[in-house]
Amino acid sequence: MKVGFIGVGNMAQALIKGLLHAQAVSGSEIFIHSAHRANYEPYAAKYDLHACADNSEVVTNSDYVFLAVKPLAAGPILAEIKPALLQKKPVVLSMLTGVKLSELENFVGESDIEFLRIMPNVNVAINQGATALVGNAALTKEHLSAAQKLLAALGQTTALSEKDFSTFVALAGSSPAYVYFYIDAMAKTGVKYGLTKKQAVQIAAQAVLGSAANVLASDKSPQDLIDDVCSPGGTTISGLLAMEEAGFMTAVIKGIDVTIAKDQQ
Ligand SMILES: NC(=O)C1=CN([C@@H]2O[C@H](COP(=O)(O)OP(=O)(O)OC[C@H]3O[C@@H](n4cnc5c(N)ncnc54)[C@H](O)[C@@H]3O)[C@@H](O)[C@H]2O)C=CC1
Ligand SMILES: O=C(O)[C@@H]1CCC=N1
Repeated sequence: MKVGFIGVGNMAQALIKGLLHAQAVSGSEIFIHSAHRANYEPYAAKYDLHACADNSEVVTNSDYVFLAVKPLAAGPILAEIKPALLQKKPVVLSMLTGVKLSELENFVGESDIEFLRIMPNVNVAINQGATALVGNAALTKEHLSAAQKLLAALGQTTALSEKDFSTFVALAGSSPAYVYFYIDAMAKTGVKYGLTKKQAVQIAAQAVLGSAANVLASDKSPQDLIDDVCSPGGTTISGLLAMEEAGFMTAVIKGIDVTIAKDQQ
């Protein structure tokens, strides 16, 4: 399977790393182009990928093309690659926040281009990602299944209605940053009490990793799991109530609300 990337920034590099690690595709099957030759050419050389001279060359060589640029670049780039798209007819996987399938179709102006809207997160780099997907009417079952298999090599996949994409952006696309924020806040506090930053980050990250695994493995709700940790009259309930007094839940909900609203702007 030949896979292309238009844009080779943080998200594309996370996807490429995960795909290579899972051996879902080899370097010789990946074609890339982005805005800065000085960046993408050494990157391609490092991982044995094909560095293409322009975006159309990516399309011409690929069966599945990831659109991995900023959302505002979608229109001009789809206009630029339209002739190559109409000739080669690859499946286009768009990870652009806030850009609907109907908008992608309108940018090209042809209804038979197969689009798959996806929302991955950076954890695909270690094959622990969460990726939502929804296809347009033109996308064949066979191509949807092949794309889903490719994305499944990168972690969990979820078929999702487009109306829920903004919520998924907040809970999975953006949330790694929020979780890192929480880990960093815990680690800073560890440093305040004398741990080195390295020790504190490792302790906090392992606690988050184990807790997330416990949530996924358990039949209990997160609230029931909280109760299991809070010994009567103990340390945890005191800390928990102090966090709540400082507005922990309100802060999280506000952050998620604003993320969703931004995606819908
Ligand atoms: N960073 C993340 O965790 C996630 C990002 N996304 C989406 O992925 C997309 C890319 O995001 P990032 O990788 O974070 O951005 P980035 O800024 O790191 O990468 C953007 C890439 O696009 C390239 N580019 C700009 N103009 C171009 C053009 N005309 N032709 C070809 N390449 C061009 C840039 O050179 C750069 O390589 C965005 O639409 C974002 O919403 C989705 C989920 C998670
Ligand atoms: O911040 C952003 O807009 C992108 C989308 C999800 C994660 N990063």
